[in-house]
Amino acid sequence: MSVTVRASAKINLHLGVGAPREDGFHPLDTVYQAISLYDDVTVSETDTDSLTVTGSAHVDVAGVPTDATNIAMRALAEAPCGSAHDVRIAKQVPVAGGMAGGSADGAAALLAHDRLHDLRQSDDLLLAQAARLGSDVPFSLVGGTARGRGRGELVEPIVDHGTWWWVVVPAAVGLSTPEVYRHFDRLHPDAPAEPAEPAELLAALASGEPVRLARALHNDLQEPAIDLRPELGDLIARGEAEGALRGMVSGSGPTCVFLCDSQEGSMEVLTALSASYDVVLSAVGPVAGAHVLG
Ligand SMILES: C[C@@](CO)(OP(=O)(O)O)[C@H](O)COP(=O)(O)OP(=O)(O)OC[C@H]1O[C@@H](n2ccc(N)nc2=O)[C@H](O)[C@@H]1O
Ligand SMILES: Nc1ncnc2c1ncn2[C@@H]1O[C@H](COP(=O)(O)OP(=O)(O)O)[C@@H](O)[C@H]1O
Repeated sequence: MSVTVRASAKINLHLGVGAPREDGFHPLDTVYQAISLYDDVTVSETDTDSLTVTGSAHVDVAGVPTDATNIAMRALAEAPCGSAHDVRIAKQVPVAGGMAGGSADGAAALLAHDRLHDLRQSDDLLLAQAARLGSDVPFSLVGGTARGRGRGELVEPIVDHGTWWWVVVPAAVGLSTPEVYRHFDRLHPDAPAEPAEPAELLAALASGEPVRLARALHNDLQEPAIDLRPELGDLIARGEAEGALRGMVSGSGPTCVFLCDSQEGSMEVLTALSASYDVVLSAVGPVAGAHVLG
């Protein structure tokens, strides 16, 4: 018997970052949105642990570890069960792209393990296991649109009355999340302890109006990401010139995402950017958190 769980990519509609805490993590006030790019993780019982990773053409499968350090394998080690597992990951989410693909796989493995062994653990227990795996992993379980605080692991669903159309442009080479946070610290040695709050963004989500949401998007990691990869600034300007309401770096980058006024609008921006960029995808949000398929 096997269980397949689907988990999505995330973007950060608001990413407020404060000065680093004593444990080295940065306090965040963020608004996550799950969008329609998915990783599928299939888990079955076996005699010895094994892992296979496959992916769409735009996914750098070689950048994903296939040993015990893979976050899906770490998730199974975290879960309370002694048996060995075969794990198959089919990736659509760009690797090291600022879209939490690893976190999606971790969340999917936790849920698949729970269902495979019919453990029926409480949401709180799964969320606590997820938080130990990484700051973004609890959101991958929850999905939808949600506010994240603490180091990002304290997640609370929020009101979102929109259907938001995104164009997604991944980069061929990823960016390291810790490196982008370190660069934020270099650029902002006097960052306030409290991260910026998303008040106007919350109102824009409740209104369902794309122009209002576009104005309220905010990412404190965009400046360090562009400083490390100046071409991302050119990409954002190009997408906006082609008709996107607003472009921004996704999380710590280097993927850039473009909010469009409608599905048709997103197809026009996708077509225009495809003339110059190898991989241009479209996605809609919000979508569900990690869920069993079939
Ligand atoms: C930046 C964000 C925004 O959502 O996502 P990505 O762009 O990576 O997808 C997240 O904060 C990434 O979360 P995640 O990738 O789960 O991070 P973790 O595994 O917990 O931590 C990896 C490293 O990132 C840094 N880190 C992470 C979270 C945080 N609040 N402060 C940090 O300084 C630390 O250097 C940490 O050692
Ligand atoms: N299942 C996984 N999928 C992708 N990356 C993984 C996975 N497990 C571990 N990693 C490692 O985590 C790093 C960050 O991956 P990812 O979650 O895709 O990016 P980001 O943190 O930018 O959202 C990768 O560079 C890779 O070394």
